[in-house]
Order: sequence, then structure tokens, then C-alpha cells
Amino acid sequence: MDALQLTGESAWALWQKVRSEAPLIQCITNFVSMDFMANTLLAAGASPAMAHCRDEVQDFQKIASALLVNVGTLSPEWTDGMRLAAEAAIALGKPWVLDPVGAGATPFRTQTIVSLVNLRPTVIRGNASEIMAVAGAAGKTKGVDSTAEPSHALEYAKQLAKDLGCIVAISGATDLVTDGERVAKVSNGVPLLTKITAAGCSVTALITAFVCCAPSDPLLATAHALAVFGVAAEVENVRGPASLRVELLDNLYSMDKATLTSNVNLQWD
Ligand SMILES: Nc1ncnc2c1ncn2[C@@H]1O[C@H](COP(=O)(O)OP(=O)(O)O)[C@@H](O)[C@H]1O
Ligand SMILES: Cc1ncsc1CCOP(=O)(O)O
Ligand SMILES: [Mg+2]
Repeated sequence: MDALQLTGESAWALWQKVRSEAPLIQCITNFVSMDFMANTLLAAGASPAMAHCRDEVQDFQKIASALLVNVGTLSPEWTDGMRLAAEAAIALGKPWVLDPVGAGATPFRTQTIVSLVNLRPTVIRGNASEIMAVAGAAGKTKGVDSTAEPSHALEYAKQLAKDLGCIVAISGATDLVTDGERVAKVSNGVPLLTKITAAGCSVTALITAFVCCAPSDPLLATAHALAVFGVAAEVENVRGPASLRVELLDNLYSMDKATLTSNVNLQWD
């Protein structure tokens, strides 16, 4: 595969690599998202396994290609597993991606997320409120939903990315992905995605699969995963969230190159 670029052609090439390699993604995720996340990864061509028990996370990471950590339904026992799994991924040189669900909602959640962030994920993807909370900004999150726009969180995301040497992605109407210097904009998707629970969780898992297949360019791999997920959600005349959920999975399974490349909306900021 050629070096990635911020184009639909490049997004397609990387997606084909995901489909042909079918990387095993170890997911430590919340109860709400498990089904939709696993189905998203399967439909897109990756191989999901939900494995969170602290007694097996390290061994599991040995056989996986990457790790996704999502803090949506936290408990103290799970936080041990998250930390051990992240440390194993780091020791094994595998990418790991953090979804800081509900950062800022409660002190327990925020503190747990900060301790995971300090382990330096390859990518952090959250909505605008979550990214601001992770960066220590005073702001409000409405549980797991955002009360801010990605543009409000951009400077915080850039600082976070610089401080940690990682990629930070802020999702919303236009997703912003930064390494602290460059900012890629992804203007795909539909507002109805905010009415499907675990849409954000699932796109973070897809990011993990894409980064796993392009470890030397996590910024572009993240933007490409967001674009693919967004285009798959651009369904006309959909009845509502339940139908969109089904159509999205079918599109991830069957989308062709022409559909992807003619619909992606990727730009440098
Ligand atoms: N207003 C919108 N228009 C188009 N796509 C959106 C919109 N809001 C969110 N999305 C998309 O929905 C997915 C989930 O993002 P978001 O709702 O921000 O995450 P979360 O569910 O974690 O809060 C992302 O792919 C994002 O691009
Ligand atoms: C509703 C809910 N509560 C705890 S985790 C979760 C799912 C959140 O999913 P997303 O962040 O993708 O909307
Ligand atoms: Mg979320």
C-alpha cells in the first residue's frame, strides 16, 4: 500500500487492507456497545473479540493485533483490566485506542480516564465535551452526550495531542483529527447518528482496526475510518435510528470503491 493521503482513494486502499488482513481487535468496551461494535467491525472486515477479564487481558493482547479501551460502563475491576491490557499493548508494540465515554460526568470517571490517558494511547476519540474534559477544561457533558461542537474542543485537542504524542479525534458534524500540528476534517455522516447509542463507540473500534493496518500514519488512518463510517451512514429516506443502524452495517459490508470515493468529504484544515 502506498503512503496514505487525505483522499477517498487512500481511504479505500486502507479499507481493503483491513478487509484482507481482518485484524483481531481486542475490545474492552461497555455493555451498551458490545453488540453494535462487534457487528461494525465484522461488517467492515475486521475480527472483534470482547475480552475484559483482568485475568486474561494480557494473554489476549498477545494474540490480538490491537486494543480498544472504552470506559462507558466502568467498575473498579474493569479498570484494572483496562490498565493491564494497555500496558500489554504498549509492551508488545501494538496500537491501542481510547474512547473516554462520559469524561467530565463524574470524578471517578474522569480520574479513571486521566490515568488511562497517562499511558499514552495511540489515538483518543471522543465527542467535543469528552475531549475538553480529558484536556482538563471546565465544561459540561450531558452524561455520555456532548454539549459542545468539535471546533470548541480543537485547541484542547491539539494541546493534548502534543503533550501525549498521540492522535486526538473529536467527533461531531465535522470530525476533527489532529496530531497537535495538522488537522484533518471529515465532513461525512448524518445527524441521526447521534440517536443511535454506541455509534461513537463503534467508530472508535473501526479507528482501531484502521490504525492497526496503517501503524505509521495514525492520523490519516483515523480520518479514513471516520470517513468510511460516515459515508456508510449517509442513507437516503431512512425511517429512523433503528433502520439506519441496519443500513449502516449493510453498507459497511457491501460498499464499493465508487460509492466511497464519490462521497468522502476529507480536507486539511
Ligand atoms: N451532526 C452530525 N452530522 C453528521 N455526523 C455526525 C453528527 N454528529 C455525530 N456524527 C457522527 O456520528 C458518529 C459518532 O459521533 P458522536 O455522536 O460525536 O460520538 P458519541 O456517540 O461518542 O457522542 C461519528 O462518526 C460522527 O462523525
Ligand atoms: C448510553 C451509554 N451509557 C454508558 S456507555 C453508553 C453508550 C455510549 O455510546 P456512544 O458514546 O457511542 O453514544
Ligand atoms: Mg461516545
